[in-house]
Amino acid sequence: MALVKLQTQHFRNLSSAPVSFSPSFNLLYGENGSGKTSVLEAIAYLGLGRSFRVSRHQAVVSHGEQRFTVFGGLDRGLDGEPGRDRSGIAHRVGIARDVGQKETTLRVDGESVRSLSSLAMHLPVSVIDPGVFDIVAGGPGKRRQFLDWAVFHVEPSFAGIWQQCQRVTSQRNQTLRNGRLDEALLRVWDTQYTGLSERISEARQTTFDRFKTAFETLVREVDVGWTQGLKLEFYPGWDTSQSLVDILANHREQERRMGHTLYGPNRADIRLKFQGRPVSETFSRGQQKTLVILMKIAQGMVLSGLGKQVTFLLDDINAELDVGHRAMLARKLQALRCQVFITSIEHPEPGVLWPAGDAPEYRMFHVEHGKLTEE
Ligand SMILES: Nc1ncnc2c1ncn2[C@@H]1O[C@H](COP(=O)(O)OP(=O)(O)OP(=O)(O)O)[C@@H](O)[C@H]1O
Repeated sequence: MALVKLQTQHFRNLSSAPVSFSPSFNLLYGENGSGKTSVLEAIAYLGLGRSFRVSRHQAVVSHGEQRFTVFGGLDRGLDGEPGRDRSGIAHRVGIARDVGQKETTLRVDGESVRSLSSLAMHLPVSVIDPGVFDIVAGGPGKRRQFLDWAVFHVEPSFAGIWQQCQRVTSQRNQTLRNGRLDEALLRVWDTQYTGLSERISEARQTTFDRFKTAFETLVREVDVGWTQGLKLEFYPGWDTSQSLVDILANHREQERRMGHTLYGPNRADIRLKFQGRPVSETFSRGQQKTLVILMKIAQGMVLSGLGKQVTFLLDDINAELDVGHRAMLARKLQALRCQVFITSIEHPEPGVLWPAGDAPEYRMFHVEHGKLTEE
């Protein structure tokens, strides 16, 4: 499904006028501070339940307001094609946040829903912005987030298991921090914790395998040369040659001293190595960026293989990627029939991204003082 209608209220500097988008490409341009990123952030709220730029909801509510809302209209998706009408709205989704009351309201097709996953499953949103390169350059947390996004869209029940595991981990940590260790209680938490950890790990491994296959196919197609010797490996967060129960039992003292759980899904990672060494140490910045872009496309391939359309938000990538990489990205996303939003300061030149006569359907918008005008 693609986001074909957007309306916001009290969201940063955005005007509350409804806007219609293309289910294919949308090119947004405007001066610094005009509101381009704010549009993408509003879309991110529908697909991720949060901004990709700031962690506090407070930061996106228009100055002087208490509550923002974002409504979206989704079309019928790729199944609606070919020949069938894609213009109609199949689902209506909405999110509102009252920052005074600290209350979030979620709606799908007019009904209130409680869990964010019920909203997010309708619109898989993938962000490529200057911060995305931390997937390779940063710590394991960024890579877990990257993998879990795909796991959730492959297997939506993952969100519930993950939340349960977070709760049990926190209770287990409290027990570890208690002055006198309650071994019997800890064993109860261990049983629950290891069961959930194994389920999380299986789901991650299944999605990772799909991702790796897609990545290898992509790398053969684009033939960037330096990918020979590149190895992607899923690390579940513990040494699987031993059972997690045994590992926990053998590291009681260490975990008690640290006061928290040291083995399990919160330590998982996608290990990226080139000739046996971490790519963050060996690849140039340019190579790291290309790698991240290829990983993002491969994720799109996984979802599109399951008949799901991904909405890609490309914020300010002109500064990060050269023309060749931008064109490669645009052509691959076109081939996957993703929905794409691209922001830029300069007036976009579609001829730079696509060869003459090969451009996808696109709509172009000028953003000024939070208002979008279609050209
Ligand atoms: N909570 C808020 N309420 C109202 N306006 C805000 C709020 N937060 C930020 N703004 C303003 O919204 C405007 C749009 O910001 P945004 O980041 O979307 O611009 P942009 O077009 O992406 O700019 P750039 O090209 O510099 O990245 C800015 O002028 C900013 O100061």
